Order: sequence, then structure tokens, then C-alpha cells
Amino acid sequence: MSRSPAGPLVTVDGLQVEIAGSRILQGVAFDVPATGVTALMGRNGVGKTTTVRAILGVLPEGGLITGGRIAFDGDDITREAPHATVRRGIGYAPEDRGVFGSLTVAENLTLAERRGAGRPAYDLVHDLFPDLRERARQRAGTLSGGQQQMLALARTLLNDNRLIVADEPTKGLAPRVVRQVAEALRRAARAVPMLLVEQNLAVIRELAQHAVVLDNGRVVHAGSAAELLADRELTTTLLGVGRAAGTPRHGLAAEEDTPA
Ligand SMILES: Nc1ncnc2c1ncn2[C@@H]1O[C@H](COP(=O)(O)OP(=O)(O)OP(=O)(O)O)[C@@H](O)[C@H]1O
Repeated sequence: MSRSPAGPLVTVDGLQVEIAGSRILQGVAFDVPATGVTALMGRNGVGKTTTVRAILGVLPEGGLITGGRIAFDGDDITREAPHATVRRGIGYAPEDRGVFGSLTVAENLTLAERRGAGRPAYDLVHDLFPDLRERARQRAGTLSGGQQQMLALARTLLNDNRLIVADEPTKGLAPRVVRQVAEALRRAARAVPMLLVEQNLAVIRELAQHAVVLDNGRVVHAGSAAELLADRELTTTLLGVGRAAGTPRHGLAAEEDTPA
């Protein structure tokens, strides 16, 4: 939210990661521009989560960066500890949402406040997600999946973050809720650039300007999201979706648009 570099915000170059001795990423390379939404796509198990976890410094146990480089705003952050990447302003909404179910919405937000990051942006959060203000005293565990996802995004927006990394925020949600979360993501991305791991092509179509596709631990395509989605042959080859990616019949989250 603060500075805006001339070059890419994140550069991943030749990234190699092993987990428990298996090579998971085999030289992943892509840029995240300093504006808009960059979608990180690919079939299940191709290395999307591993890539974002490497950027954040939170590889699972047994995970190791064995080669390559990650830069954030020009600084080398390869193998940097998570507290350091957090301090740089990289906010993370993990796949499991990471909210504390036994705490209230307000307590979840308070816990997310980062010391030294300036005044927490409650105005922005409540402006974008008025529902969370109304539900401030509700336990997060009793929120719907969509509301929990909004809380997870709100936690990243509270601090003066420079990048939001959101991992499959619409996964497992009903189509109506996917639409709500997509709207929440759209609002969040107005405030902060986003690296969005997402498999729902309708969501990507609505939100993303840039697209990076992984397969088998490598980048197999990087470029304009609109161009990728307009190319039926390419989306079929790269993502395994069976029909035109540009035309969901019922708005977002057409199941046909989600690769297996
Ligand atoms: N903790 C772990 N221990 C062992 N192998 C792992 C671990 N985490 C991930 N892997 C393996 O790394 C590979 C990439 O997983 P990753 O979660 O990065 O893929 P993904 O593209 O995010 O998939 P999905 O869409 O299913 O979340 C998979 O083969 C997975 O089995």
C-alpha cells in the first residue's frame, strides 16, 4: 500500500524446492507485477501452495529451497524467516483460512494487528466488509465459510501490507458463496496487489490481469489472464478444463470451469 516499485513486486527465479527429499519445484520462474491480481494456476498437486509458501518462508517440515532466488521489491528474500516476510508487508490468507474459531471476529482482527505497521486499517476493513463489523462479537468458528474467508482477507488488509497472498480462497465453497468471496477479493485487490492461487476460471476471469500456470513443478505459461482464458485449446492443454473457459453459464464458479 505504501511504495510502488517500478519493476515487479516479486520475482521468482529458478526456484527449486524439495520436500522430504522429493523435488517438488524444478526451477519455477515468474514475476508478480506491482499492481492488480496475478493468478497462480494449475492442476492439483503441481506446486502452487509450495511456491507461495516458499515466498512466505513457511515451507512445511522437511521442505528446503535447494536453488534459485526470490526477490521482493528488489531485495533478496530467499530463505527469509516468516516473521521477516511479514514485516516486509506480505500478508497471507492460507487455504484453511487460519482463523481462530473459538475467538470472536474482533479478537481475530486484534490478533492480526502487526506492531510497528502503523495504525491498523479498521476503517478500510469495515468499509470493505461491513458484515464483519456487525459480527464483531460472534465466534469465528460459527461464521459461514464465506464469512471466514472474508475475515482471513480482512486480517491481511488490517496492516499496511504491500502484497496479499491468497491460497485457494474459493475452494470448497458453494457457487453463491464463491460469488461473495470473489467480490471480497475484488475489493481487497483494489487496495493491495494480490497473488491469488485459484482454480476457478470464472473467478480468475473476473479478477486477474496476469496468469501464471504451473505443471509438475515448472511454469508452463505466463502472461495475460484474459488471453489465456480466451484460448480454449491452451486452457484445455494446461489446465485440463473441457470447455470454453470464457463463458460460464451461471456467472462465477461454473463447475465445468474447475480443473480436476
Ligand atoms: N508436507 C508435505 N510432505 C510431502 N509432500 C508434500 C508436502 N506438501 C506438499 N507435498 C507434495 O508437493 C507436491 C505439490 O503440492 P502443493 O500443495 O504445492 O500443490 P498444489 O498445486 O498447491 O496442489 P493443490 O491444488 O492440491 O493444493 C504434491 O505432490 C504434494 O504431495
